[in-house]
Amino acid sequence: MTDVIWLPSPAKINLFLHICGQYPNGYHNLQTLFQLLDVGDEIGFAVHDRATIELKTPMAGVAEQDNLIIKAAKALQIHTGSNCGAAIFVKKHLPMGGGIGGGSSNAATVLLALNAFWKLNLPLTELMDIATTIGADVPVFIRGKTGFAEGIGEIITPMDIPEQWYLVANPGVHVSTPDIFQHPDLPRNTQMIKAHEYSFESTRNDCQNLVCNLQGKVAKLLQWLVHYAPSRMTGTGASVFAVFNNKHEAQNVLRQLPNEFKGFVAKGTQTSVLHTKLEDILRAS
Ligand SMILES: C[C@@](CO)(OP(=O)(O)O)[C@H](O)COP(=O)(O)OP(=O)(O)OC[C@H]1O[C@@H](n2ccc(N)nc2=O)[C@H](O)[C@@H]1O
Ligand SMILES: Nc1ncnc2c1ncn2[C@@H]1O[C@H](COP(=O)(O)OP(=O)(O)O)[C@@H](O)[C@H]1O
Repeated sequence: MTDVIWLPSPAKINLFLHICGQYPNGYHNLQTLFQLLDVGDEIGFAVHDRATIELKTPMAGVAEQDNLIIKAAKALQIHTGSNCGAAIFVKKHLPMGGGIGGGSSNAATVLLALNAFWKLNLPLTELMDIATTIGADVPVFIRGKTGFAEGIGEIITPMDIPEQWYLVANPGVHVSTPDIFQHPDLPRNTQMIKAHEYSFESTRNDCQNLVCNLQGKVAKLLQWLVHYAPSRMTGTGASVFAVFNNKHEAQNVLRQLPNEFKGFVAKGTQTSVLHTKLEDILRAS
């Protein structure tokens, strides 16, 4: 078998998340600042010239046909008519369904990797269109830049923000994204802002109060964390994060995290670690 090429699949957090309205198809018009992180899953690719796509590492609780990795590979095959295939391997490090975009990032890594390894040469804009059909969170991982996002999350303006460190903590409860977006108590009329008006202090996560009311452990974790640093929920939860100026301070708080919670420390990156690694591989080949 050909060699397996491993690529990173980074996590994101939403530094803020405003819900500004709802489209006729039910999706919400939102504004958010996607911060890419230097921590994530790893995905391995062994490409071949048969059209079969196999996931060699089954994922507990996710049927193969529902896995965003398989959905992404098949969507690319259908879009391009390619007869190439791949065996795909995963080292899963990120919690699933935690608001840190693990599944969405996996899908983006597959699209970018197979576009390169199958020699399809689709531009990023076309890959972002395919990505949007897989999930609202996938395009930002294709764009590969920390950025201000609008629409359903697919209109992305890269934004330079100071390098910061984040403690990302998971309360061990699951929050369903569709359930939050369908909930009658979700605020849906936050006034839109311009990207340059963003500050952490003047923004919020519109899903946070609702999720805290539904899941007491999220509220408890935030109450603990905010004692140490500015803290907020990411996405539709259930993970939360705290912002630090350096790694040492973040690690210090992580060491004190109560046993009932899990967490990790990550650095915010302007450019996706995936894009950097993929460019290195392509330059060397
Ligand atoms: C709101 C965010 C912020 O990052 O939440 P998290 O998933 O990260 O928690 C994301 O954009 C979510 O992205 P993603 O999880 O890919 O969403 P999708 O699979 O496309 O949609 C899941 C469900 O969320 C709802 N949804 C999603 C995005 C959006 N702008 N409006 C919505 O109403 C829809 O009801 C849809 O059925
Ligand atoms: N490759 C994958 N990795 C993680 N979750 C996946 C994957 N494929 C499908 N899923 C499903 O997508 C859901 C959302 O996953 P994820 O993207 O990690 O969370 P979130 O959108 O909350 O950040 C999971 O609960 C899981 O059922």
